[in-house]
Amino acid sequence: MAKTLKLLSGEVMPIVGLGTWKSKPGEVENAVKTAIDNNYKLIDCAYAYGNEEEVGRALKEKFQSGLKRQEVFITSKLWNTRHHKEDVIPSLKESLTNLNVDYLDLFLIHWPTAFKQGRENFPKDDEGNLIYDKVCHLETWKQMEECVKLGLTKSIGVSNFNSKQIQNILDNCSIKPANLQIEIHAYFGQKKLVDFCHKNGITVTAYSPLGSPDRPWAGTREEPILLKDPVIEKLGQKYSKTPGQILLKWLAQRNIAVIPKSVTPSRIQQNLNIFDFTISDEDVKIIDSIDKNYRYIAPVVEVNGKIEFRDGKAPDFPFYEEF
Ligand SMILES: NC(=O)C1=CN([C@@H]2O[C@H](COP(=O)(O)OP(=O)(O)OC[C@H]3O[C@@H](n4cnc5c(N)ncnc54)[C@H](OP(=O)(O)O)[C@@H]3O)[C@@H](O)[C@H]2O)C=CC1
Ligand SMILES: CC(=O)C(C)=O
Repeated sequence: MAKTLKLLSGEVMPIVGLGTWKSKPGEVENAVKTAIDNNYKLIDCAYAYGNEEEVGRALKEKFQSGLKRQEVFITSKLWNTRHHKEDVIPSLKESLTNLNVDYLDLFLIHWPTAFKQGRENFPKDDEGNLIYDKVCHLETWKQMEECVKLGLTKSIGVSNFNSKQIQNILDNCSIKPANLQIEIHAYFGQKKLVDFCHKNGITVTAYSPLGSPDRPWAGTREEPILLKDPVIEKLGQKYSKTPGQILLKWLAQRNIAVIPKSVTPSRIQQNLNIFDFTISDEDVKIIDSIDKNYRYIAPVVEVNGKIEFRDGKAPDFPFYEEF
């Protein structure tokens, strides 16, 4: 099985990387160092995670002790408050400073929805409601393209966009998106959106591939626990692998990159150790069959007894389309 994906930009992206959302400042530096020591070649970051500086400290130390910049693939993301054209390049430059590098490998628009412009990551009105904005995706994308032309990033892409939003960019761009980062795991296989991307030459990265058990709102309502699914546990025993490794391998075998987050050295090691076995076609089908079309990363609220997306009325909200 390939350990890398070829991007439309001509660049090569590792198929396994380290996620950094929720990794606390005191922990993320060690997590990144442990990952690099264990041969990770991809670190997934975002301005909004608030920990890029600590990731940058780990990278700086590793560069000083011999790691070459081209040996590590670094992704970061443009936050929702920075979609206006004048904000895109400065925002990328801010991430470069934080991360102690002079270019990114991949820069993604984090979400299709824009928030009110400014330094507040989650701008809210007096009643505590998020303040949205409407910025044309093509305005933002043009500046993403400028980032490539200026050598600030090798590749560009999007995250959390649906197929219609991606098609709009494809129809109006000079540089196509190289990657889509979305939630995908065995309870939320996203087959149609993955097929759409692959047909268009766009590589796909699965976020929350383990079901994001430490998502901030976990436990606020009853939700299925992916890592404890009996089918996955049983296959773990069959292949002498952990449930996490089965979940990651199932994705990688579909040519989908995975970015599991961990700050635990033993898990960081085990999450990369998925290249010495193959899940049989029969077992792949068994994993396919546990799909529940279940999203973990879209907090919901109950309105008049009905479950709705919390941000469902936001402009450009992506998740009402079929895919
Ligand atoms: N573009 C976007 O909008 C989004 C991007 N992302 C990106 O994707 C990354 C991964 O997604 P995330 O939501 O963090 O969730 P994951 O599915 O990666 O789950 C992370 C959790 O699983 C635990 N864990 C890690 N490895 C194992 C293992 N082998 N066995 C059991 N438990 C394990 C971690 O614990 P511990 O750390 O304690 O070891 C942590 O609690 C993010 O960190 C971020 O980089 C995520 C969400 C949205
Ligand atoms: C983790 C993340 O990237 C979110 C929720 O946007």
